[in-house]
Amino acid sequence: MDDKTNQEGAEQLVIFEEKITTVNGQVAIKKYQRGKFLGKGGFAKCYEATNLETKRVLAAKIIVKNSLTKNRARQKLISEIKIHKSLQNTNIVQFEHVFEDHENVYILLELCSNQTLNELIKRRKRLTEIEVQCYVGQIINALKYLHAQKVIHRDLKLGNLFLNKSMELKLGDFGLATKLEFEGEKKRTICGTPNYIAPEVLDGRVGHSFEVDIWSLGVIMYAMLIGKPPFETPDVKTTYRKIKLNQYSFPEHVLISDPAKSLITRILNLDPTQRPTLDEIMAHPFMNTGGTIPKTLPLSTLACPPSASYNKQFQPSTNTSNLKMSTNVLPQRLTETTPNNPKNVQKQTNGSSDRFPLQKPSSSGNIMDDNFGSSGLNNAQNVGYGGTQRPQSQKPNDIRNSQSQKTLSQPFGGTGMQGAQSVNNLGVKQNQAKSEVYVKKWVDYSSRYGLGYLLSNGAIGVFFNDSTKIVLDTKTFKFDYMERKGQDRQDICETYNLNTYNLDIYPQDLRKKVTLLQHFRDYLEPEPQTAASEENETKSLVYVKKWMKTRHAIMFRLSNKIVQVNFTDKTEIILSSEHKMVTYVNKNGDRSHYPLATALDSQNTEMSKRLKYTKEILTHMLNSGQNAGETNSNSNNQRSNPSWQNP
Ligand SMILES: Nc1ncnc2c1ncn2[C@@H]1O[C@H](COP(=O)(O)OP(=O)(O)OP(=O)(O)O)[C@@H](O)[C@H]1O
Repeated sequence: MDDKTNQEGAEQLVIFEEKITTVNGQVAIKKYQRGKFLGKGGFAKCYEATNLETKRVLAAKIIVKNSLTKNRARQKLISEIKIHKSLQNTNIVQFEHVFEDHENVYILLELCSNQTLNELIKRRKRLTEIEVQCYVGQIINALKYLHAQKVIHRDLKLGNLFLNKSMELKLGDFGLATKLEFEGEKKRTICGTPNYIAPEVLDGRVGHSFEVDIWSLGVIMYAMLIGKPPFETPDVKTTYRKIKLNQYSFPEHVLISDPAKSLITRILNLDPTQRPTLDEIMAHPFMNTGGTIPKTLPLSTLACPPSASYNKQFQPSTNTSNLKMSTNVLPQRLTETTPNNPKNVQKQTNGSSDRFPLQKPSSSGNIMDDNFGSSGLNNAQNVGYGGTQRPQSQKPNDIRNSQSQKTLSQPFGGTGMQGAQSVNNLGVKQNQAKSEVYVKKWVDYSSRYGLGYLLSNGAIGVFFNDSTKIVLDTKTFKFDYMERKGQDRQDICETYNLNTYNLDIYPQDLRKKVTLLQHFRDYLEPEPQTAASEENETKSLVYVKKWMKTRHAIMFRLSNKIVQVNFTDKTEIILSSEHKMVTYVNKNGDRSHYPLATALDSQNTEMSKRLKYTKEILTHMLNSGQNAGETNSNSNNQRSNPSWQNP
């Protein structure tokens, strides 16, 4: 390196050269002018460097060869170069070139002139949620690519997340990265940066894999929102102890949203197999907001938070046609910072995951034939998920949810006397039937825990395999827990406030159930609820008292005396014994309301067939000595029940 200094010793002009010997023995020289000092790492000093021929400005990481005397240090650098060189992704610092002279090794990289998220957090203290969503989205993009290449970064931290001049996030520093040689390989080297290191790395016996990057992402998220990493202490040993015990908390003085806390808590799980996958993180309500996420942030955010008017453009639209789609078509949109570009909408599909819950919705194969009762019924295995699920070919507007459901205006099948009944009275009943709470979405995870469901009023509930029930009001964050007690085995209800971060306040047997409730909630993704009214505060919550499944349908009995049957072809029957009304939802999601007395004889053969089937199930239950809708809800029993025939 040709280092010319002036009399004061200040750097004036430093040129470094790459000598390239061509095949015919000629030597070509590429010259770079060293520029601004960018920073210093364990081995390297980093400067801006201008290619004097092309005038392109890059970052040059310069490593003095004398610092590489130990074989281990040399091997580490070789591995870093080998891995980094092989990568190419928008959110990864681009490796440009490497060469050496007698003194140094020069690694030329894409220049990231806006420093790292470490400097940003130091300057700003902490970031707003929209900024965190934007950065997390980009980190996940980098990690998805990296993990697909079988590379684990192993040193994810704020200081390795760079920002280029356009504010794009770039993951850098592959000094600790490793490439897996075979599927399922576990690494045992203890490495990483203390605050960000995953517990399984510290416990070197078990080995570690891709999940260590997910853990570090959780630490990064926390640090961005709170201003410091969750396990930070003045000494490393204490930090390690806290990591191993998963000892951290959310300080009360920093306001962060419930979804943000929930996602961090899910990620910072000591058990790597229980951490969400990258796809699951993207599908989590914190990332899947129903609104849009900026693709990059304005330069002004280097100094101060984005303005309220800036944030507003990314908030969920109140237009019902923009409401959330079904869970397998995520409405996750990454938008350019110039948000007047509604075309830039990117739909992402939920990656297949074998994590929680195991049973994913299926968009085909469970639609019954038009000819109800024909062979199509045998494809009904996936009835465990329903409610809002629609075939993928349908437009989002066709996806049924409470806002978009259509009510037909010719609901009364009968004529004559029934038709002449007091129309007002029917109208009132119809309205009452319309406002009844029903099951909107569910997931059958009874192979392990129970049935989770989302009600039309936004509440989330779980019917556990031990027949206890829990239901959470997502407006007030109060939940009811029902246990059968006493000789008459009646449900006894206790009401609690939801506190995810201190489960110790609950009785022992409730702790795991509260955690499971959160998992079901994350999965079922209720719409954000408006502030609680006093009425909601005091009323006991509607919940699923019983449920059962046949090959053709799933049936719920709710505490508001509703019996709901959802058929595998997406039709639904909702019986309200209180209002003596039947609601029928056809395959297109159209809802019609009928007085119970006339519904069975209705001209609507599709409906009356299904109603008869519903009656048969209820009769069967009564004949077998059980009350309507009070069959044992254990799914194994249901599956082994051979008596259910096609209606
Ligand atoms: N592509 C880049 N663009 C701009 N600045 C960079 C770039 N890469 C590195 N730097 C700066 O150089 C500093 C040192 O780089 P780096 O951390 O990669 O070196 P290192 O010796 O590998 O460090 P570590 O000890 O963390 O492994 C960084 O902290 C950052 O300030």
